Amino acid sequence: MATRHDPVIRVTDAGIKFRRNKRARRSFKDLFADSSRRSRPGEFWALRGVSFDVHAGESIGVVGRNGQGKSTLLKLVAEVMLPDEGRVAVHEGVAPLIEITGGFVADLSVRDNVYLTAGLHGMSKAEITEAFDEIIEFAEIEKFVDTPYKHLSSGMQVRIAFAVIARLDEPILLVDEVLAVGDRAFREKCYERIEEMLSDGRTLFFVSHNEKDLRRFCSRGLYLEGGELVFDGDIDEALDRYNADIEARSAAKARAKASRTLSAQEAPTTTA
Ligand SMILES: Nc1ncnc2c1ncn2[C@@H]1O[C@H](COP(=O)(O)OP(=O)(O)OP(=O)(O)O)[C@@H](O)[C@H]1O
Repeated sequence: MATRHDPVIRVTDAGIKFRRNKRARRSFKDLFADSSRRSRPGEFWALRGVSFDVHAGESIGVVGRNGQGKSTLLKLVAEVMLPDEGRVAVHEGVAPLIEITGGFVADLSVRDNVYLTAGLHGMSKAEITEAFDEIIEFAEIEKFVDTPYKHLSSGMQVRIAFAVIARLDEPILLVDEVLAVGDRAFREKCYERIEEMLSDGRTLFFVSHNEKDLRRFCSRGLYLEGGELVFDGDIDEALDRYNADIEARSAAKARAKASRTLSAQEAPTTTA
């Protein structure tokens, strides 16, 4: 039986691979074939050997350069992707603020989309009706309730998507960089809502390149590099490590550039 000391998320030696040349959609045949048959040219591991536990109420920032596997890790936790290796066990419901607008149907009105998305996340019709006005008010799109979703601006699309997901009662909250498109005032409103949810004891996964935001919400940091979890600990230490690595990389690049320039200058000139 689970106790309150058991992790709400346990990721064990998880790996996921993609194909560089094609949108990776794995067929049933792929899923059941052994891994040697599954290896195709152009495939690479976006995440590999990743293990960690998360306990209820932890707030975790996921840190790393572009393309190092942060969003993929959130998709594994949201269980919208399955690992090719290892295991991802999520014992509580998840409210995913990742690619939030993806689940909305372009031709349906805002109203229908609210019912559809909240319904898919387990809210009953009566609950949605009760929350509906507050959702629209939070998103500040009262005049667009019957407008097809596709006719909203991208900022408005994110507003309504956030407003719906933030109403869900799920204990685990995943936030990717979706809020970056919103204007500053709305972003601050979303952040205040996230703080409220955290003070309710929810568990947070937060992906951002903004250090201030990471330090504001998170106490623990997972630092990903080349699809590997290279550091798991205090958020300040994770950010220090990340910044030190970035500085070391740019210093190495500058040295390589200087030595190329020097060898070009030293190369003997040939005459025809
Ligand atoms: N569906 C997919 N098919 C193929 N490759 C993918 C897919 N999703 C992600 N990738 C690749 O996997 C790697 C990790 O991507 P991911 O989006 O997780 O990185 P990230 O750390 O979130 O980057 P960013 O900071 O730029 O958002 C990248 O090389 C990316 O191109």
